[in-house]
Amino acid sequence: MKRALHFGAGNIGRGFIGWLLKQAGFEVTFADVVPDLVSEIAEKRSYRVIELGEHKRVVPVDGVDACLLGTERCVELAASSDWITTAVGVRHLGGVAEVLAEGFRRRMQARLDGDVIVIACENAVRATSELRRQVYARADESLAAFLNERVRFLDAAVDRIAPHREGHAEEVLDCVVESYYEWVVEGSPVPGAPDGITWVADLGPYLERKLYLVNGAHAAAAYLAHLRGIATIGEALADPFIRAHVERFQCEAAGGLAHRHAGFALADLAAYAEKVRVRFANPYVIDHVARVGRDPLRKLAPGERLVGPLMAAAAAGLDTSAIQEAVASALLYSDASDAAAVELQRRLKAEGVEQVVREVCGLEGQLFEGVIDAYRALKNRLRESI
Ligand SMILES: NC(=O)C1=CN([C@@H]2O[C@H](COP(=O)(O)OP(=O)(O)OC[C@H]3O[C@@H](n4cnc5c(N)ncnc54)[C@H](O)[C@@H]3O)[C@@H](O)[C@H]2O)C=CC1
Ligand SMILES: O=P(O)(O)OC[C@H]1O[C@](O)(CO)[C@@H](O)[C@@H]1O
Repeated sequence: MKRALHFGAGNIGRGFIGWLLKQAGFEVTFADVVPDLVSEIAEKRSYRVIELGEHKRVVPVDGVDACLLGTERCVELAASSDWITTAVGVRHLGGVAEVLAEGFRRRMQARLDGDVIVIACENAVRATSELRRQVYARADESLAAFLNERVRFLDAAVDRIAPHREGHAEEVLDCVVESYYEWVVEGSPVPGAPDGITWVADLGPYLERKLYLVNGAHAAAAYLAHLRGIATIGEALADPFIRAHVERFQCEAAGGLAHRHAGFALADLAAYAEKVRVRFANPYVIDHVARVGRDPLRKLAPGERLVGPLMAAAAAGLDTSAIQEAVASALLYSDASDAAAVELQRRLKAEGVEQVVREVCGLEGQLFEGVIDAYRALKNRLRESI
């Protein structure tokens, strides 16, 4: 039986990637850094995926196992697995790379047969390439030669909303997900891969479509909702002002995408965007603004879900006012329990908005001016309560 090691036994790990790998007949082990989570999975050996759509579906996932990151067992599994996947959050890929470098060294020394597939399933642009870079940085010449020959690092885009568990989860390991999912991987199809994967020659357009029209629009909804004192995405989409803002954001972003990628027709992107809004408004899903808005410093970075579409729409010569407002509202996001949001507000206070927009978002010129104006206007409206 083919073996898969998945790093990150969280919502996406259990509720999406681990589940699909299991369905494809893999022997699946999760590696995680939380001892209680690892013990729970190792003891129960199974969990349930609760899919929320028009018809709620409860899918049991049986016969899984778990280990702690960095343990001997984890390294051995890294050496012997056919597929290695991650959903840990992009900033945690270093810890994964450490284990993979050691695991692949052992695989090389043991002369094990077969190629290895590595896919980082993170919300980031080409996260597998980043993981690859970090593994190679730990490899000597002979290991690098082995990696070149035997390990395929494949970039991917993953899309499945895994919201808050409240109201649906009954057991500790239950994971709650929307019924929709999309897993797009760059490369030629790998025999024995999960059925749910879409293989593409160039991931770039798909990655941007998802990052801009799903994650960007989601972030735009969350940040404006936060300013209006709204706690969930469902409530945000029910607010006509926020819904219109999200639609404008998607419209500008779609224009940028269509201009950049000849394969995308504007009408198709509009249909995709509308489907995304329906997913956001799924009445069975309770998704908190704090989850969607988490880590605003990462989300404000160049190429990310806000500044990425801003640049694309601007390059197409389009109106970018909704995206500028979304960037401005992200700058105003505060949450005492979110370290990145606290750091963002600290920097705004200490350095001023101009420096933050220059350094965090990498903006200059007209777009820089536009975001600063939008930020000041939003702040004034906040004083009058928007
Ligand atoms: N929740 C969602 O709707 C979606 C999330 N994503 C992406 O998937 C990734 C994971 O997100 P979630 O599953 O929502 O987060 P989560 O917080 O539920 O799960 C992440 C898991 O990774 C573990 N972890 C952290 N560092 C680790 C390491 N070095 N090695 C092994 N495990 C480690 C954590 O303990 C946690 O169990 C993120 O990059 C996110 O952007 C992508 C698509 C959908
Ligand atoms: O997981 P991140 O990068 O913090 O961003 C949250 C986004 O990711 C998702 O959870 C999945 O794409 C969306 O629901 C949301 O827009």
